[in-house]
Amino acid sequence: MTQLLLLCRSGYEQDLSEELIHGFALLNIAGYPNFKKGQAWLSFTLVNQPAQALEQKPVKALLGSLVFARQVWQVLGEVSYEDTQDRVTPLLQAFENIEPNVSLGHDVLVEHADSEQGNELARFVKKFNVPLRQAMRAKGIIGRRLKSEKTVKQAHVLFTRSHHCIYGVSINPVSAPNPGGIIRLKFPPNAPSRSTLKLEDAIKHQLTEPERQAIFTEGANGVDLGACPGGWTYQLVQRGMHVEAVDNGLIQEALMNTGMVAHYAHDGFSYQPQYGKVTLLVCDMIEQPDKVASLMAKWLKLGWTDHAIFNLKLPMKQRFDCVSRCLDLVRTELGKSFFRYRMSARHLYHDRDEVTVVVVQSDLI
Ligand SMILES: C[S@@+](CC[C@H](N)C(=O)[O-])C[C@H]1O[C@@H](n2cnc3c(N)ncnc32)[C@H](O)[C@@H]1O
Repeated sequence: MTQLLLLCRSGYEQDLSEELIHGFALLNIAGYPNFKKGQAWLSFTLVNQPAQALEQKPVKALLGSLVFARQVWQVLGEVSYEDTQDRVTPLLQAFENIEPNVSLGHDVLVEHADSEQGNELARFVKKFNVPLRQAMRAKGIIGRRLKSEKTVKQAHVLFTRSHHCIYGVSINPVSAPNPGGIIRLKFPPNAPSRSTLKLEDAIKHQLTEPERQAIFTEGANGVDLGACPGGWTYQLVQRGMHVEAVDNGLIQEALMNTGMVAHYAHDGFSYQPQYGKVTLLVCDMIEQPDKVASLMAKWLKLGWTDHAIFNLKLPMKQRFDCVSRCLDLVRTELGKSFFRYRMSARHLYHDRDEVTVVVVQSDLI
């Protein structure tokens, strides 16, 4: 039996479970989750599957495209401490006893869940990583990483409580190299709203470098639907875009003073781009997700935009169903077009009850 460990936003364990059950069922793999609501992590057992199943391309593709997971790795075991004076030795023993054919790579990452209980362990976890890494290196359990190596294969340890941890190994290349799969961003001091971090997160982590270079070129333009007070527009302006900012509210004065923004107090559902088309459409309107998804598909299909980044605000219940329905809607609509595209949807660290979707026209990259 093979087991996965996944981290997510607290309260989203059920949504991630449904996503996993559904995704693995399509691959004819049965599995079941185990979690407590709010703990921000879950384990998922693949029934009658050897660990080699995790090397299969469709399995990696599924794990790499999960919307609600921030982190995923393979579980090798767990340690319960009677004595918390020395937490290193029992872990060394555990890692020394794993199957000889499992390579732990070059590093070890100690993590905690992003829950109230998990965050209480944050300071300890950060401190503990260094002595554990040193001890594992000294014992030859993990090797030294050569500068030329790009691999992110590493050992993982998740402390669930101060006296209990789960340990395992990353699945290349889907496991996040950073703790908890979280990438913290610094709030830009003059940005108009904290929402700005959602788009920065998406631009930095859902777009590839070639995609960023192709989208944010000199003279590129964008439309921001539901723009006020301007956090998303700010991100586009920072990258040299001229922006049509659409919203009935007010855009931050400093942003207007850049001369890069034209404000249109208009309904986002009936707005059309001023000059026929733009490079990038972004949308953060608090509106029904199905309506937003079909609006995005319409802009892409009509050629009003080359690419789109948008948020889908999630309902209280059946959030996985909602996301699946919206993504299917976009796929169906774009399936009627002639261009190739790449779509990714993520529940980013800076997202709350919403997911961020990126649609990039591959032919233009
Ligand atoms: C979450 S806020 C956007 C925050 C913005 N992205 C930022 O970073 O500052 C949602 C905005 O959507 C706007 N909105 C909602 N429905 C809209 C619609 N149908 N047309 C235009 N704007 C709309 C609201 O007025 C509100 O300002």
